[in-house]
Amino acid sequence: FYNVFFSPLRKIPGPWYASITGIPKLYNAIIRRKQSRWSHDMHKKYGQYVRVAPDEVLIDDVVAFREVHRMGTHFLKTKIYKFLNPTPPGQPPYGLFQETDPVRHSNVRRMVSRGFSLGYLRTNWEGTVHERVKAVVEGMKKEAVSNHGEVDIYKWWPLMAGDVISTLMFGECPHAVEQGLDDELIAGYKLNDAGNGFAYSFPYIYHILKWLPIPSLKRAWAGNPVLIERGKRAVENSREVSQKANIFATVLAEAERDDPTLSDFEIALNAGVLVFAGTDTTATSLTYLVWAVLSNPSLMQDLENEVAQLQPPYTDEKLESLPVLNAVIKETLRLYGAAPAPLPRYVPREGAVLGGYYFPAGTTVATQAWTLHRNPKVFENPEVFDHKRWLGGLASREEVKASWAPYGAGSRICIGMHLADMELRMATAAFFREFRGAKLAASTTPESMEVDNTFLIEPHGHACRVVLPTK
Ligand code: HEM
Repeated sequence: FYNVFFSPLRKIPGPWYASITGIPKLYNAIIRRKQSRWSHDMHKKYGQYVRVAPDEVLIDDVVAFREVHRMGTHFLKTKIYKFLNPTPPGQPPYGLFQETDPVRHSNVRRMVSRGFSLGYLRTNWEGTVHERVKAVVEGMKKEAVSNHGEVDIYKWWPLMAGDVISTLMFGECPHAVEQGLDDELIAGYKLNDAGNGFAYSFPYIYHILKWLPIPSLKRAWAGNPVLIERGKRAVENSREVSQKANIFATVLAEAERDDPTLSDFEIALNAGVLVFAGTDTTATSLTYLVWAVLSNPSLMQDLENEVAQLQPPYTDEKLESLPVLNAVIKETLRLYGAAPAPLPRYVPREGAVLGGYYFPAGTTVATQAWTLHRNPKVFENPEVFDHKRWLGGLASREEVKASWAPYGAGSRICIGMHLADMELRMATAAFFREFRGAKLAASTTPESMEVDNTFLIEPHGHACRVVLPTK
């Protein structure tokens, strides 16, 4: 009754049901897996501010976006993040991505970010990225020879990205490129996601069911013990000064001078969380990049010519100077950044005024990169993949900088963005050097590549087959 007639949010446009229920929003996000597209359509229909649930508003306003996501913001991640943790539903400690408390978050972030600066990555891990990119190209080549040239790049890129981030986290490479993914770990992720997602969506039912002695339910709500167990290798290798030293060795060495430090459990937990955050993200954007380039023959030729000029061994720094390569990456992140969905935040205790509307404390507000990146006033013909838009001075225009958010923004911006960029540069260069004249397979169509998403995007057809030259 309050939500329909008295809430200050009643003044915000939106579908008629929004003051009563958020079920249509959940249906479009979770069942139809069209979260970003649906939210974007809501903006087209109702404007920059749209109420989509009794206590939730979508925002397409760059001023509000910058306010909500600035450094030191009081708009904190909502509790849904805690349910994406590999511990039992809602149970601390939380990983870097999931922590909602700003003080605890910034303590861990300060330590871990030492391992993710571009300079540090280039000095210590560029060789690993090079080597894994080489391995994945070899793997694709071999499969192409035995399969009439056809390979599924959507299957291959996660193997590479998973090997890279696991090596950084654990100090050891799992060699997924050579051996395939760790099925036990994937099953662990899925069960944890399903169990915690259910607990979040139906808390009352969860609090009753969790007391029942049903082994399958107990397993679903046990967090992700496989991941925590694997994470222990990260703890062991963080004590190593030898070849097996990982990013946490740096973090801990530095942390000894500061206080506080990371507990063993937090290292194991964060190692797992970062592997999870750093695998499908980079891999999916890379998949869309290759698809977009192969869909455009003249772009493909320009890119192939540019990377063919490279003299091996070339560095990541050298790749950063290639205009077409970097324009293609920018355009991919604009349209196919892996995490373009609404990022939910709570309005702080003091309430807030955004876009002239008053928001009471506790309202969920969410901005999404999908919509910020498709603003026709900032990006002409926004739905068209046109790398040339980046070849002039577009990236330095103020309105572009303000709307640019493939990696989020402010204090919760992606910690792995330099690593992701490096992998995108190296993998793209290697692919288009090795596989000149690659084509899309007949099964790869605009329909099969249509973007589905709840949080991370994926192609509707769960595959992206290409035909590689085999001579
Ligand atoms: C193209 C690749 C990637 C994209 C598009 C991407 C995107 C994002 C976005 C949008 C966020 C903000 C989420 C939010 O505010 O709710 C984020 C956070 C995060 N990302 Fe990435 N990411 C990518 C690659 C990676 C990699 C390689 C790693 C591994 C290190 C990583 C680790 C994280 C972590 C740990 C956070 C949480 C940071 C914090 O809250 O302090 N991501 N990412």
